[in-house]
Amino acid sequence: MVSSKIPKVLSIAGSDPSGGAGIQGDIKTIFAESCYGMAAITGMTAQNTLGVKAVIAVPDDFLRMQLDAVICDIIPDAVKIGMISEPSHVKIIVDMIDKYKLRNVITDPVIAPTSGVRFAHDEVLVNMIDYLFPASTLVTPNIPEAQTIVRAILDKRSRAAGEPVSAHKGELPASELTPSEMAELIGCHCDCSVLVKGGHSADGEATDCMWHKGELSIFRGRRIAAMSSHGTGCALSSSIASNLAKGESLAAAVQIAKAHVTAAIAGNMSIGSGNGSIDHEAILQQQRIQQDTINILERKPEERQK
Ligand SMILES: Nc1ncnc2c1ncn2[C@@H]1O[C@H](COP(=O)(O)OP(=O)(O)OP(=O)(O)O)[C@@H](O)[C@H]1O
Ligand SMILES: Cc1ncc(CO)c(N)n1
Repeated sequence: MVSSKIPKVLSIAGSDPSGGAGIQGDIKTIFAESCYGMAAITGMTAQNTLGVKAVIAVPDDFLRMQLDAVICDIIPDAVKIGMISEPSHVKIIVDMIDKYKLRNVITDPVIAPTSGVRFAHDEVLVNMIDYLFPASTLVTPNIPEAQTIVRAILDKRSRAAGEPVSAHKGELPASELTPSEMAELIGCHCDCSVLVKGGHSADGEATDCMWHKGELSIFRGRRIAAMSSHGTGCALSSSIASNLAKGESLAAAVQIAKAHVTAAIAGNMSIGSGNGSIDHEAILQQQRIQQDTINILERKPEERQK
């Protein structure tokens, strides 16, 4: 048997039956990035383009069995972690990262959708901050998620110092910390790299800020006025994981992923009656153009005309 060299990417996430986000969106993205996609399901949602109606988690033992079954047979080159709705699932996933020494772990901390039922409650968030983020290569919150994470970290520090926990639970006013400051605060607290995504920013841009090894990088992007942006975060984290699996550096993987997701948003597919899925096919096209360009550049000059 010949072992395939194709980069392998495992998504540990929830199911989105409408196909734009969750494991369905991840698998489409990983395929479009020319990688081999695998999925272990943490739970199921009942959702569509209008919102999330219900969330149900798989039993602990079954999550453990899925992960053991797939990883002991096919070691992933990168892992994307999405929806986690049970605190115990965080520890199971972290145990697996340790047990199999998993590399290139991208955690997208999906906490609440724009509309509908929450994915993760406070205890899940606390476990992610304490155990999962420190075990991750990169954590990719959007702005409201970063605000919730910062609030939880500051509350924990207040409690540890014996000070009263701030009166307002939930999200900080957006004006209190910039995305760069939030990336640095979370990164320093959890000893991991953090990309705060700008899809929800109030300005006219879609700029993402990354804290990595003590330095800030800015990934600028123009905001596209698209009707369909369901699954942007899932696609970005899966695309970063795929590009790390292909051997790119973290900064290059984020840069490529952002360009691919921008193309997928610009695809402006009209699916469903609400906020429809991005166009994963556009990622495939971008990826092919990029590969063709690399192939041409790698040819000897005299062969390039052919
Ligand atoms: N309208 C837009 N135009 C251009 N880029 C966008 C737009 N919306 C989001 N992005 C980009 O898409 C990526 C995902 O960011 P976003 O903040 O939307 O994540 P998210 O809220 O986690 O996504 P999801 O909708 O899957 O929950 C980021 O790189 C962000 O800059
Ligand atoms: C299952 C699932 N994961 C993540 C998201 C975030 O887009 C979603 N809508 N559904």
